[in-house]
Amino acid sequence: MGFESVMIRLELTNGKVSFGDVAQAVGGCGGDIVATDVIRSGASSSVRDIAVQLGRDGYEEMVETLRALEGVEVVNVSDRTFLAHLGGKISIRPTMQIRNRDDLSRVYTPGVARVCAAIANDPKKAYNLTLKRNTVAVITDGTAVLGLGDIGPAAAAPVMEGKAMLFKQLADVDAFPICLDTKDTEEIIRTIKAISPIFGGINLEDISSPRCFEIERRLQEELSIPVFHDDQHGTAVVVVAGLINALKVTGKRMEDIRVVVNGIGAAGVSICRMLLAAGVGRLTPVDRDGAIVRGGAYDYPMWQWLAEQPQVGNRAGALSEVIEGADVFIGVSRAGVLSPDDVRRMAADPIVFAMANPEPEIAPEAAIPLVRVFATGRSDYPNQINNVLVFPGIFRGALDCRAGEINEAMKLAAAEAIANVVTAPELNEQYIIPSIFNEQVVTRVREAVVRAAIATGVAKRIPPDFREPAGEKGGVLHAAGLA
Ligand SMILES: NC(=O)C1=CN([C@@H]2O[C@H](COP(=O)(O)OP(=O)(O)OC[C@H]3O[C@@H](n4cnc5c(N)ncnc54)[C@H](O)[C@@H]3O)[C@@H](O)[C@H]2O)C=CC1
Ligand SMILES: CC(=O)C(=O)O
Ligand SMILES: [Mg+2]
Repeated sequence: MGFESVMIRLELTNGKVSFGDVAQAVGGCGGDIVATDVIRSGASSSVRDIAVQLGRDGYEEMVETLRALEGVEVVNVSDRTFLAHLGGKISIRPTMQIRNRDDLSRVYTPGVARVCAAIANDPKKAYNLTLKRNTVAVITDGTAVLGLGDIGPAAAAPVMEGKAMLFKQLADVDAFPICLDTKDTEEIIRTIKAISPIFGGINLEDISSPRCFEIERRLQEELSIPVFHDDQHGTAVVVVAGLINALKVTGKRMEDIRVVVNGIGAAGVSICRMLLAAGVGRLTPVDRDGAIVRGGAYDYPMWQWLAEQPQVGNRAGALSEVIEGADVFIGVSRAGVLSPDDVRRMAADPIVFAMANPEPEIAPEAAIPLVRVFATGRSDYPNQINNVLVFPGIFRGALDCRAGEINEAMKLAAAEAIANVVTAPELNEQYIIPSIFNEQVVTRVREAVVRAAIATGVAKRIPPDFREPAGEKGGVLHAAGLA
């Protein structure tokens, strides 16, 4: 499904195998040798690196073919993705050099003591005198990492580092990955509270449901900085943005459509809530035991809440049954659970957002010929619906206006801002959602979020570009009593 590029180090026994044999074997597996380097050339053997490009996933078969050649030893295989992770993906740098004792006495003791005392006297000064104002913790317990599941805190780190990279590159937010070695709800809450003083915001990530709901709720109640579980709300925001534009393409209206959401975990619950807030007329939430129905009794409070909503249908059944006649499928569950036959039985002009990572609910090649609009969470197909469109801008805005929380109005404003980046002449089936490299995304999300925070009274600071000229009345600041 993808495109892989690998570096392979081979030891070739002289007289038994030639480089031509190697090239032929690679070509036979569909690979191209795009570069080669002789590392060592000896009397009995030589060591070479070959860089191979493969027009598909799965270089393992090619490596096995090389291993089976007589006289070939595969010393090492490193794909470019692994190379990109060597030593981690972020580091911390000082904002100034310490060049002499004078500098030293200012940034460290004795000078630093006066700064500490100033913060002790007025804790708000931490925002000006430490990294707090621009720093977010990206925190996981490693229990719902992408669609890989409970792989533990150490294995979750590459995703958290990736998010930290995106925060910095896209929104100039300093983010630090924190992987907790506990799954205990109370211990997670206690730990996050204890480390929170240095951070301006908390991005919870890849914490499985239902624990994630309680963890987020309690932290929101007990901390005065924004706490945002990205898998819930970032995902819901980007889904609503994508749906607004997909409906423009198909000419359907929110109130008329029936949406099937498959996977009622962290992402699914929040998507359902936001779809209802956005005016979706009929909703069919589905988890592994089938549809959640109106009037049903469920153990999870969030599922029970859904069962009490008038827009939720009362038709029970497995996904393959309830998908019949649906206008929209939104998958935040796991790979391969939606079949082409399921898609064929949807209503006319079906919209399918198959968002499980790293593999979607249905392969793009199978779905695209059958649907009007198709999107995945991946970057290698058109219409990438991924929360990376949301979290950088939403935190940039929240930090800039020092919002105490990220509320519903801020999320809805972010969704509308993302949808509006795609202009009417640009909008089509292949382009319902802007690319993460579209520079307008973070700017427009930030602006929408700051405005919504001011209007709803959660902003504790007005960023300079939102300050109105003296004497001007009737603006958003006056309306919010902040001017
Ligand atoms: N594209 C994007 O931006 C995002 C994608 N995701 C993806 O969504 C998926 C779920 O993520 P989370 O909600 O964080 O995990 P989660 O673990 O909180 O929820 C997953 C839910 O899917 C359900 N499920 C499992 N197999 C199912 C099946 N065959 N049919 C229906 N439901 C099934 C589980 O019971 C659970 O309720 C993952 O693959 C993740 O990568 C999550 C967040 C953002
Ligand atoms: C994108 C993301 O947050 C996830 O798949 O978990
Ligand atoms: Mg995630």
